[in-house]
Amino acid sequence: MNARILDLLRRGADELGVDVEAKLPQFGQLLELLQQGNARFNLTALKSEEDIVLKHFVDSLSCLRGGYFTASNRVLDLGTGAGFPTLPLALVRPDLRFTPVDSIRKKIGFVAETARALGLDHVTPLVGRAETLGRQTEHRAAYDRVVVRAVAALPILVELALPLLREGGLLVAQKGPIGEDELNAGRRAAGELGGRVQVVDPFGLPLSGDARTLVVVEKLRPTPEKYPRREGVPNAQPLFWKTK
Ligand SMILES: C[S@@+](CC[C@H](N)C(=O)[O-])C[C@H]1O[C@@H](n2cnc3c(N)ncnc32)[C@H](O)[C@@H]1O
Repeated sequence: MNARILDLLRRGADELGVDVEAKLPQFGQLLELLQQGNARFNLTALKSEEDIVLKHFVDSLSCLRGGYFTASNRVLDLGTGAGFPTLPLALVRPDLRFTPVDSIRKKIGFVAETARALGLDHVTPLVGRAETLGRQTEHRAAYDRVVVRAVAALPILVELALPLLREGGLLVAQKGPIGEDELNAGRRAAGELGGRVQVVDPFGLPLSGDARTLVVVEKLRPTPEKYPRREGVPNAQPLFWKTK
């Protein structure tokens, strides 16, 4: 990573109150591994160093806004893709235990290789669909936090995530700007699944100012047995949400 890109990462993280200083070499290594991964197979649409640092690394670190993660939390990253937000979060939060999940084996293969190369022993990648994991005793109600970035509309996320959370656990969803309709559907879905939307926190990403919203949903009661519905149904027929 050249000095200008390093400085972007440092300033972006600084604005979020996250100290990356000791981890700069590992962030540099992560950047190289992503670029190599992109050359092998199309892992992420972002190719320039500046875009990767601002729109993947700093953007992922923004999930720490508000301080919703506490030491030793088991954190499931739903739809991690090439490892976001897990990999940047795991670099700065060795006190958390991460399970990045994706239905695409190739992506999880990359996340596992990268976590190994970076020495991130507290990251345990898993191939699977959230609908299926949410019905397995090993995973249902097993996590303290579900974190998610850029996967689906809020009512879909709520159906996929709440079954995986223990009571008192939190879904921390990092989204772009969110409209009233989506938010209302998300609130109703949360009620149906045993939770409640506790926080809606709009903010601008450091340096770029891009609009983001952190939505936090708390699980208050056990999720009814009928949820999540079978694979693909939460997306095809989102709860309380009319797709066009
Ligand atoms: C747009 S990508 C976002 C990846 C990453 N979170 C990021 O911010 O760069 C969405 C990812 O979610 C995965 N995904 C979508 N629905 C899923 C589900 N029900 N279970 C597991 N993975 C899912 C897809 O395979 C895809 O890799």
